[in-house]
Amino acid sequence: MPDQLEASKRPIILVSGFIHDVTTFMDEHPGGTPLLIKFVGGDATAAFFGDVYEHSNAAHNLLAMKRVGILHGGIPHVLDDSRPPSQRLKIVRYNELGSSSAYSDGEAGML
Ligand code: HEM
Repeated sequence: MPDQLEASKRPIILVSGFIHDVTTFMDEHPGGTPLLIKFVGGDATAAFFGDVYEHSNAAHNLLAMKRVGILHGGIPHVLDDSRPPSQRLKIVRYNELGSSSAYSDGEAGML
């Protein structure tokens, strides 16, 4: 379904417009699991780029390997207060992108 609330099913985190699945990384993050959980379903761009911790090149490479999608529209549903943070990113498959509105309302497409 196009409006599947993916973040409620698996831990996905947005960084720099890319959606990352951190399922296999939750228990391995050197910065701890709680910091990751805090950003599941949300945008961790600033945190990842120095707001919380300035990650190494190795961490950037690791992050890139976890990409599962891109965010259309560039912003998550941050203004939709009715959604819990863990459900603010929506993922749709390319073949489900029927209308142009999918590109402007923060929905995402699978890579
Ligand atoms: C989601 C993808 C993330 C990946 C792949 C990742 C990866 C890593 C890696 C490899 C390190 C080891 C140090 C380094 O190489 O830079 C690290 C450390 C750290 N990360 Fe992340 N990180 C992620 C997200 C985050 C987020 C969202 C936060 C903060 C909200 C965060 C906070 C930290 C902190 C504080 C450390 C330092 C731990 C210490 O040395 O005490 N990370 N991370």
